[in-house]
Amino acid sequence: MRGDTFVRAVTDASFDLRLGECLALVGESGCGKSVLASALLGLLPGNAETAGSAHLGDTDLMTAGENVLARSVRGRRIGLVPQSPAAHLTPVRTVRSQLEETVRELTGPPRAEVRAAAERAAERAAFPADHLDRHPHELSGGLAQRAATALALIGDAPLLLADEPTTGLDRDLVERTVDELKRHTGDSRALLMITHDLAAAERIADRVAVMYAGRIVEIADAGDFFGARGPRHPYAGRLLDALPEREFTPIPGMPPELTALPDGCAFAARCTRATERCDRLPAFENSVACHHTLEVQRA
Ligand SMILES: Nc1ncnc2c1ncn2[C@@H]1O[C@H](COP(=O)(O)OP(=O)(O)OP(=O)(O)O)[C@@H](O)[C@H]1O
Ligand code: NI
Repeated sequence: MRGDTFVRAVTDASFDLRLGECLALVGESGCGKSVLASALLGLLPGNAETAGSAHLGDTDLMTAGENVLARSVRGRRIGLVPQSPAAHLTPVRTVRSQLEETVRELTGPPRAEVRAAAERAAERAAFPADHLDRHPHELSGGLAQRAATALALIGDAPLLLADEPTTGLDRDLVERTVDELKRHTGDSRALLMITHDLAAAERIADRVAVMYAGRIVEIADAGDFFGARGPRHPYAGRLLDALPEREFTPIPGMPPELTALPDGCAFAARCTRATERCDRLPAFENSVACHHTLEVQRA
């Protein structure tokens, strides 16, 4: 997508998401998580190419026109917590006025109720009431994050797409924020949470999707993934082992450049289980793409 170089940022990603469900999408920086989110929202740069389908109810997001996406999808049917909230807030207007405008646009309540609805959204995202009259540049990263979360909650969209919603937050606020996202999801909405924070994923996710070098390599039930059964893809296993509260062993090596992906398994070069079979790309079968999945540790 950049200049003359073709970057295969996301390949063959396939997953579903049910109402009432939270799917956490995890993986190292640069693996394609945000590109996937942008593709769903029609927010990729103009020179990007996409193929495939993404059904939200009876709308195919991949073929829907920009007017449909702008008018009825973004904000209304998909609420977005963007990865760089500061860039999405309007610099010249206070947080209150942006919240109120979004309330008016998306929910159209009687004029007298707009202010209270904006304050309620702020409160749900733990955005302090005494900062509502500030401008974005007067906010810390964590506060801008919370303002963006408040904006995303307003439309009551059936799908919430949260791209790193806890960046810059202390642990207790991380927990409060993800708990609120989960509560908001309830039985009638779905949440796709992109995160580096596996502890936050463990806290609220029903399922986990692990991405590596542009591909989803494993989708697992969160209880299995974080519990006794453990991940099945060696990369996912190493991600968990890298956590401070587990082995704290970093994954050696670096992910491959997306402009120079190998023909076979992209993780093979870093994988202790790799054999010559890994020169062939493993198919995504039974929710995992690996020729040598980790043994199930529990009978
Ligand atoms: N506009 C763009 N033009 C060219 N390449 C891009 C563009 N946007 C993203 N990429 C490339 O696509 C790849 C995936 O990027 P993406 O932002 O989706 O990663 P990510 O998994 O969200 O990482 P992070 O965890 O750091 O947010 C990266 O290699 C990036 O360089
Ligand atoms: Ni990202």
